[in-house]
Amino acid sequence: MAAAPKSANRLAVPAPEKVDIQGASDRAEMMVGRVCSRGRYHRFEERKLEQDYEVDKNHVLGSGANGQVWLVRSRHCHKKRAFAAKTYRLSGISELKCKEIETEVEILLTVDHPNLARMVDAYETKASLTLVMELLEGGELFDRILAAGHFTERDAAEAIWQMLLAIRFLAGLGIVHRDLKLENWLYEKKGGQDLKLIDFGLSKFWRPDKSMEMRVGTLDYMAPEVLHRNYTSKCDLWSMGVIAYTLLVGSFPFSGRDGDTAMLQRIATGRFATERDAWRDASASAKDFVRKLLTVEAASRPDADQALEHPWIAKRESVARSYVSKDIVDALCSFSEASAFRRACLLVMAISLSNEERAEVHKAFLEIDKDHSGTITLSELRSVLEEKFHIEDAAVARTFQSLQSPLSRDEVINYSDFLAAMMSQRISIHDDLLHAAFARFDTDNSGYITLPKLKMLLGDSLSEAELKQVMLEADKDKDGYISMNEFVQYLQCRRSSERHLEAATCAIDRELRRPSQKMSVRERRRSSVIVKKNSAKEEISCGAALTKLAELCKPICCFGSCGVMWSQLMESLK
Ligand SMILES: Nc1ncnc2c1ncn2[C@@H]1O[C@H](COP(=O)(O)OP(=O)(O)OP(=O)(O)O)[C@@H](O)[C@H]1O
Repeated sequence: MAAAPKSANRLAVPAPEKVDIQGASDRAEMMVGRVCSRGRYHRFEERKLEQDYEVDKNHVLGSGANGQVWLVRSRHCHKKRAFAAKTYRLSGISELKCKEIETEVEILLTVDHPNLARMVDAYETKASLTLVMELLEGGELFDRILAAGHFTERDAAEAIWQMLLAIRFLAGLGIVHRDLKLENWLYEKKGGQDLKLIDFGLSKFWRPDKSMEMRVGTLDYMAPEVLHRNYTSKCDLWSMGVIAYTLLVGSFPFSGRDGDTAMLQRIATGRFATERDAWRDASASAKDFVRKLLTVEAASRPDADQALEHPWIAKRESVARSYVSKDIVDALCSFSEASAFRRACLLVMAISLSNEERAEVHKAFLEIDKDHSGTITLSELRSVLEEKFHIEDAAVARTFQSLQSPLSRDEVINYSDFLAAMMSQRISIHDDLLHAAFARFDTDNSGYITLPKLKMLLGDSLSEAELKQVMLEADKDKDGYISMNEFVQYLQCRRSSERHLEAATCAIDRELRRPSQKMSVRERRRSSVIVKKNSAKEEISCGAALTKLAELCKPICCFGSCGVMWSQLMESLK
């Protein structure tokens, strides 16, 4: 690839505005709920970075205009899982810089998509703000293209598809990135293909009725209308055109040896280099895609939806297999049977999932999300569960309802909610996840969860009475505090009780179904109330099923949560 100076020509936001990081996290909370917002945002030294992470100052992952990005290791994981941390100095900086940071925090707290880097924690002190991000170990797209020369069309289309999914999701939230470039797309794993977008420092919440004027971004990727200071979110699609060209050809479309002024003129008129061999060799469909994105007239340029529908992307060669398997569907359905507290805990745990754990299921999420909005609607869920797995509409609706975030403004399932559901069955809950979840509830790091702490995180999803009930059940020694052990026990017991309950339901279903093939409806009805056993054939009747149920229910009853259910069941069977 013809080398272009990395991050050269980057312009910063110029105008000062009032700063309010607290406001940013409050606004994010309105979008994603308390669990996902307060569970990650720690203010004013109540909780310090050093309490949760070991900072490895010898391990610099990269650097940018804001300084270096370090490797840090979680103190809550046995394996000391690694993350990336970037620190902003807050004291003595301009209001303008603060505004940039504030927007970045708000966006990072709000976004939730497989192709966007995830913020795991943020620590605000009077002097600094540190963002802890998932570690993306595969390096920059920039370095990969530099090493490869250029990509095959298939690889380029696959990479562009992932990027467009992220941009489509951002556009749905009214976010324009304004600095899409090869250096801001990182691979999750070395040698892997999954890409994520980082660095929202120049991003903005944008209203379609108000065009933007600040000339920001990086020159090689900058749309003509940005140069003219009158632009919309379509500027991101121009940058995607530059990226697509660069992946296919191995050099930038507008750069040359004749300097920036000549390059700016070429950008303004949309004259990109077409004499390079790799461009000549590209397919007609790939060229059409790039040309459409590099349309000077922004109104005629496709948006992210339209770009995703372009045949070069929509019909790209990809392995035609379905990722939505029976166990994914089972996990989704059983999530609705878990208690509200358990669901909230799973959501908190979802924040700490590793990339490998997410990778298990993220393709299934993207597959259900047919319109590529980055969220799942009821009709999308219905079309998979009803059509492919013949699950009743009422069960689909119940599942959908249980998956929706309590404060979600739109009737959709977010990526984290989906991940939380996967943890009920598909992703195993290990000690590290339990420890990380406990640490998020234990906001002041005292080693205990109290009612006010529960309220702070769950106050919008559980009532006061429900929270008190959680305390009552989890706080075994009744000292008013839930210790780490009690928390783990409570969740593990719940887990096993739910499993037993499910197994019990299945057993009784099975047994009740068996005689139904031979008996009349009347007899069948009777069989459900008369306990009998055909010893000769060892055929288990409903009575045996009840005995089995009693066995299976034993572990539940010992937590006291099943007493009513069991006695009600016995009563109804008398
Ligand atoms: N999550 C991450 N995992 C691994 N490396 C990362 C991560 N985030 C950032 N980096 C590395 O650190 C570099 C700088 O990060 P980033 O772009 O976020 O910082 P910045 O100071 O805001 O940069 P810029 O100059 O683009 O504004 C990246 O180019 C990348 O190499």
